[in-house]
Amino acid sequence: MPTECQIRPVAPEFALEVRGLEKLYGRAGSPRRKHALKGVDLEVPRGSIFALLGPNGAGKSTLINILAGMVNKTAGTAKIWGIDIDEDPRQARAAIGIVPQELNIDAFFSPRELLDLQAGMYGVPKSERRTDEILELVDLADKADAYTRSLSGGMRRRLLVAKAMVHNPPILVLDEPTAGVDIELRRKLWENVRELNRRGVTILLTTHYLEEAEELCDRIAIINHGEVIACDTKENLMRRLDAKTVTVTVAEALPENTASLPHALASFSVEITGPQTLVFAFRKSDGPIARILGAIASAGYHIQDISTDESDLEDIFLELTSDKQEAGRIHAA
Ligand SMILES: Nc1ncnc2c1ncn2[C@@H]1O[C@H](COP(=O)(O)OP(=O)(O)OP(=O)(O)O)[C@@H](O)[C@H]1O
Repeated sequence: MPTECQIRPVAPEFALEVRGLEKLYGRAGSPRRKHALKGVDLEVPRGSIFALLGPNGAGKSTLINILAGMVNKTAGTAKIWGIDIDEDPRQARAAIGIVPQELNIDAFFSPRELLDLQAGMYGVPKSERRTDEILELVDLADKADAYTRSLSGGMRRRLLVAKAMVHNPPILVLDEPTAGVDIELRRKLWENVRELNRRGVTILLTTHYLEEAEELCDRIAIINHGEVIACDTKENLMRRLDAKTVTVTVAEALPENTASLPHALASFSVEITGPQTLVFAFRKSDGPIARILGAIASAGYHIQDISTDESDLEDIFLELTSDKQEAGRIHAA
């Protein structure tokens, strides 16, 4: 696996550093004109597993494609492993391995042949190739000489990770690594990603799966309409996602305001939203919902109906996009 001094004598604090990145597609006045990135700032600490979360069209691929040298930026700067992509594009790109979303692999080669071809493309001398080690790392050692067309979807995805690693980049970018992959394979891939990270590789991944970000990542940036609307540690961001509401319909008529509710409900964050409907806001980490149900019974009410609503990624998008100031605060934290 890569040693930091192979790429650069002094390892940078940030594996990726993006400042004021802008992308405008299409000519002015053209119907294809699109402001895809609107001054994106991003710092990915060396050694981290970093998630870039965002809905379709948010600008994730544009950002990754700029780093990969496949799309030209309109303005701003990007440094990969401390190397400015404008000043030394070759060295900058040597520091990054990109795992694309599509499973496009030449089916007539074996994994070993494919890795060798890739190593040749990057000019890695034969003596420095680590084909077996990389195949081992992604659990494909026993498939090294099999036809790629005989590999399952999960194996092909791991082979793409292996391909991105042949030139020993210290940064690996995975674009939606587990889209359409079943939960067992997803877990397997997460384990591979963790192992790479343990060996010192910084990981940036884009994902739609909140669970994936939660399971794997130290830091999460949320991107929407070409802007980073939140960027924080997983713990801080998850605290916002921890909120849950439970709506309870009771058999009895409720008072008109919460101040008149029985004392047993006084310690809860509760709203009266209908003649017989109460909505409790609580955090999953506060403990089981039974505490609320017990208090309702102690208050002398009989429950007729109950429903819960967990906040999800969509909620946090809505919350953050409707409260830019707050989002700014999070970003600065
Ligand atoms: N070549 C292009 N010409 C014009 N507009 C483009 C081009 N590529 C992307 N866009 C637009 O730029 C915006 C950002 O697209 P991008 O593909 O970066 O988003 P994304 O977050 O990666 O979405 P997805 O998850 O769907 O891949 C979208 O509105 C998209 O339609």
